Amino acid sequence: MREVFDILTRAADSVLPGRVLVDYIPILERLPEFLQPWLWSANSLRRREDAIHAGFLAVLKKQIETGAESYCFGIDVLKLQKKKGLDDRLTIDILKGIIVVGSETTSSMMQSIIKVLAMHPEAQKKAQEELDRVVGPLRLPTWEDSPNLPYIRALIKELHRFAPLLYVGVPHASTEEITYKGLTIPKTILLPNAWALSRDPERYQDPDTFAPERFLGDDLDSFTSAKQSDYLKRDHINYGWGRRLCQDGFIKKPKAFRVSITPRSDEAVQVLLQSAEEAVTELPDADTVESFI
Ligand code: HEM
Repeated sequence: MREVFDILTRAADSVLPGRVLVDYIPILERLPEFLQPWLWSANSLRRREDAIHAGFLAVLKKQIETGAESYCFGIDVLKLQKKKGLDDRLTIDILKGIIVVGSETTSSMMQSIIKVLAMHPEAQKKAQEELDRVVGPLRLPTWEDSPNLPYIRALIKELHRFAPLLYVGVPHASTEEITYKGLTIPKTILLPNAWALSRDPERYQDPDTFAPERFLGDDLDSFTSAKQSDYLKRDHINYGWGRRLCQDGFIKKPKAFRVSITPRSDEAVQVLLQSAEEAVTELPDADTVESFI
């Protein structure tokens, strides 16, 4: 997994604005390959990635042959490969694409929720109360609980708005010059300012305040909301725009899963234990609660 995440971090870095010169000066792609360093690094990442995922796929195929497989989305993709006659390369691209776009994003948002809730204990308390009331301490929440968890749903929407994944979204490109509402957009690369849109006072009252309540009563699921053509009607813009919109909404929702958090050093453990001792809280004893996510 270390190798997967090393590749992923390097690949994600190239999405940041200004990192790959040829995205901004397309004529550079006419240079001989040996003068295009972005090509060397992209090719090297691709080779490393292909090797790893071909290995995963081989193990999965072997497990399927012997009936030892447990459920994973790779099985669905292999069925799709057979049905649609996809070659191995495209199959691997689909599998690795899902891992690349689905893992760093989700873990990053999970880190954000921990930070944001630590900064807003009143919101954490409300969320905890709702979970205790609706789900109770003896089981994990399921998707069927979702309609009965309006505060948690609102809190998730507000997290996406308040702490967007990227300050400047994934670059897009206009394929031709257009005029929209009197403004001319040339044929060029477009860098959406996710931070400004998330803090737009015309769309959100008091935008710098973390207020899950602003989304109470907004019952559109995230994917339906993301597909609204008028951005003012969307809950947030953290799933991107247009044809390259995040595809997470198409994917069958997973069961709730446990999260383990490993403090980075013994000193960090001591700081956590000390803060827990000093914390004044009315939350239930952690040992009696199966999981909080
Ligand atoms: C909270 C978690 C996530 C966030 C905030 C997020 C956000 C995004 C964003 C901003 C984009 C770029 C959209 C654009 O170009 O405008 C994207 C693309 C994408 N996401 Fe997600 N994502 C998340 C989780 C996932 C998961 C779990 C999956 C699948 C398992 C997924 C699948 C995809 C795919 C396939 C694309 C590429 C779409 C394309 O380029 O055609 N995402 N996501």
